[in-house]
Amino acid sequence: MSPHDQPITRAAPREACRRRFGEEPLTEHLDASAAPLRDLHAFIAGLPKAELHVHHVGSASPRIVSELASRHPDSKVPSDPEALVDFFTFTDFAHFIDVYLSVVDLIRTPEDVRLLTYEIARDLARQQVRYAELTITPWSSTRRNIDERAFMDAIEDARKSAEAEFGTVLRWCFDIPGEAGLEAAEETVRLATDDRLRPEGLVSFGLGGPEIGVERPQFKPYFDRAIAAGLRSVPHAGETTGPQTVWDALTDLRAERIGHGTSSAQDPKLLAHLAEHRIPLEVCPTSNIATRAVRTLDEHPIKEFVQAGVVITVNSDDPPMFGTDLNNEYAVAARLLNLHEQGLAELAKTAVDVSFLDEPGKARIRQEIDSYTASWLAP
Ligand SMILES: O=C(O)c1cccc(C(=O)CC[C@H]2O[C@@H](n3cnc4c(=O)[nH]cnc43)[C@H](O)[C@@H]2O)c1
Ligand SMILES: [Zn+2]
Repeated sequence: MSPHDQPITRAAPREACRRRFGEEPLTEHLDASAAPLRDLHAFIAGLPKAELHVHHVGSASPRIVSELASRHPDSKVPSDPEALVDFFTFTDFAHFIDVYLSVVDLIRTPEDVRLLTYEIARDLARQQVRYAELTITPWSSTRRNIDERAFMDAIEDARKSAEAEFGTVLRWCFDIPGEAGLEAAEETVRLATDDRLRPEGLVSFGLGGPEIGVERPQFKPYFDRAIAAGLRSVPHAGETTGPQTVWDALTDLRAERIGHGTSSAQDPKLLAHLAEHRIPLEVCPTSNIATRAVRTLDEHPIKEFVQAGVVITVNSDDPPMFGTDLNNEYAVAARLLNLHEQGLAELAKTAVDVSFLDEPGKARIRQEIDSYTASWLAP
């Protein structure tokens, strides 16, 4: 039975947090002096969670990528999951984008879109993710001749099926691939605001791709239109460029949350501003290491963020590509921030609090987190 066929249970088994492609449980990130490794690991695996910064194509599991690569042998993406491990090893951010786009090229039909989206929801549910805001780049698919109506129907069908079958609530963030410029911006905001196309699950509007040479202010008119249509602003900023990109995202794009914001640690005034105005950073520790945005986990500024009073969430970004998943990112946070069960539960509740889910949905997940934690800690 493949891991994808196994039933999804709410009482998460002492499931290991698989690292890259089914390797043994990852325990290098847990502090042996705290709760026993196995217990904290198991606590995380069963903890109800929300993920706010995770990409659609970037979440294609090795099985899906392998399946799609075998359907499209003209692709340079290997169909052998083991060969994928090397293929998903990057020298820098630009290399990551190249690899990312080779996977984008594998998504060629509405059925590919639906299958990918549904399987991502299954993977999230297996980690007890109750809610996720999945970042999708529709321009990348429509420019590859996937019909826009069929694209929207495919993601919405997967979203409704996943909620009914896995209990995982998905919402969409549509993002502009910044490097593709204003033509992509125009198409993205059209797809996001045209009432005949806009999917029911769409809640936010983002900006991704390389930041170097892609100034945020040029996208202000498009974010203004998206915000006017009721969408929330969540651009990437400060991932591979300095704190000015974060300032620009705040002032020109009216960001309510910042994707990564890693370089904010270089600017004490920016940290103070983020803390004062409670603007969360969507922190993706392993992503920053994999793309070489940060050299080592111990050098990651996540601790500085917390010490400055900045609200943070922890996320996986492009999990299979970075050899991680959300459980592992929680294990990383536990080690770097010295968190135990209560601290991890608070981290999970913060993600729920700053999400764009409705209040009844937030209350339900908060209650689940509290009940789970209380029963875990009961003598
Ligand atoms: O689709 C195309 O043909 C295309 C042409 C030119 C440029 C692009 C992009 O830049 C797509 C980038 C795409 O990557 C997504 N992504 C995933 N993880 C990250 C991340 O950590 N930082 C930034 N971007 C990321 C994002 O959704 C972008 O839209 C595409
Ligand atoms: Zn991202």
